[in-house]
Order: sequence, then C-alpha cells, then structure tokens
Amino acid sequence: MAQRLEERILEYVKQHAAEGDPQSVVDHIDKYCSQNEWAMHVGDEKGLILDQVVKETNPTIVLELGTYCGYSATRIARLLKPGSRLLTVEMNPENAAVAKQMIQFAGVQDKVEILEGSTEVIIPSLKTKYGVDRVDFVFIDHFSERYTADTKLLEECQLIKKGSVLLADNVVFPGAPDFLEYVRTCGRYDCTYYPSHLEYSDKLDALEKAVFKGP
Ligand SMILES: O=c1[nH]cnc2c(O)c(F)c(-c3ccc(F)cc3)c(-c3ccc(F)cc3)c12
Ligand SMILES: [Mg+2]
Repeated sequence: MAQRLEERILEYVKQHAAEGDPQSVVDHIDKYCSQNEWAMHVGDEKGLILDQVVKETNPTIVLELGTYCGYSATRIARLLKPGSRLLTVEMNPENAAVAKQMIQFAGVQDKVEILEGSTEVIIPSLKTKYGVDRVDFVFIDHFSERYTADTKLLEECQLIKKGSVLLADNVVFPGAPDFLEYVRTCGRYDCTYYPSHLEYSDKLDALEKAVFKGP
C-alpha cells in the first residue's frame, strides 16, 4: 500500500487507466476519489465548467497555479491545440513528483511543464526564465489566501493582457472573498460566476471567471 494518498491515486491510475489517454486518466482519478478516498482535484462537475472555459478561450499559453497530482493539468492539456503549452506551478516537491508521472502516463508531457516552487517567486521569473510573453489562460487553484496577491503580480509583471482569462477554483468553499471583491470591483475585469459543487461532494462551491480588460 503506497504511503501517501497522492501515490495511491497514481498507482490506481497506472493499474486501471489507459496509458496515453488523458480522458481515461481523468476518469479514473474521479472514479478513485469519489469511490475510495476524497482528494482536492477540481473534479468532474467543476471540471466540465473548466473544459468549457478552456474551449471558448482556445489558449496558446496556459498557466496553472497549483498542480497537485496533475488532474487539471491533464484535463486542460487534453484540450490544447498543437503547439500550445501549459506551465503549472507546484510548491510541494512530493506532489510535483506524482504529477510528473501522472502527466507522463497520460501522454501530455510534451505540452505540460511543471515548475517547482512558490508562485510569488516563479511568476516574476516567467518572462526571463521561461520565455513567456503573455499568458492567455490562468487556472488558479493553489491557496485561496494567495489568489489576490498572485493576480496583482500577474498584472504587475505584464503577463496578462487584454482578453487574458483567469478562472479560479474554490471561491465559495473554502472561499476567496478578497479575490472576488478585487476582480469584481477594481474595474479591470469582466467577471462571471459559475455555481457548482465541491469535488466529490454535495457541498456548494463555485468557479469565478475574470477576463482582463487591460491595465
Ligand atoms: O488547498 C486547496 N488548493 C486547491 N484546491 C483545493 C480544493 O479544491 C479544495 F476542495 C480544498 C478543500 C476544501 C474543503 C475541505 F474540507 C478540504 C479541502 C482545498 C484545501 C483548502 C484548505 C486546506 F487546508 C486544504 C485544502 C484546496
Ligand atoms: Mg481546488
């Protein structure tokens, strides 16, 4: 029995999902976490909203804050057009190691790069160290206490331009009240609220989409 929950999830995927098939990996993570052990992936219900927003944005460069096991990175990468890429930031090295294997097994490793470290250090280095000019889509799913600071950092580093889309998880549970206040009142975002449920649960949760209108 693998020691850590995240390793048990990876083991289950390796033993039951179809290698090279990102949809199969996503489906099997959802199956394991709804039947066996709860884990904090965005999940199948909120995942369908994520899919819809990714499809309507059709992004070339995606930034994800909070990789965890690689569920949403796999979910997003499966929808990306050839030549596009996803950079995902994870500060927990053990989770990053699981995510690397999950992404590899799903066969999306050519589109996904895992950046280990904290967002406050990595975001300011994206232009210089990772050759990013602008990000078209940001999935914010790390710590709700960092949502606002990291959004302001993306603005200050000029990584988001007019039309860039932010999509934040958990704006109801655990909640991100200062983030909602900021994007809805600062005058630089067009916001949309998507009510849903906490992953693998009937508790209420929601995603907030914030489309940048420019500085
Ligand atoms: O931390 C997170 N990052 C990203 N997504 C998350 C997510 O989608 C979640 F559903 C939860 C969650 C919410 C309720 C709960 F009871 C347990 C965990 C967390 C979370 C929140 C606070 C913690 F102390 C630990 C985990 C996160
Ligand atoms: Mg989340």
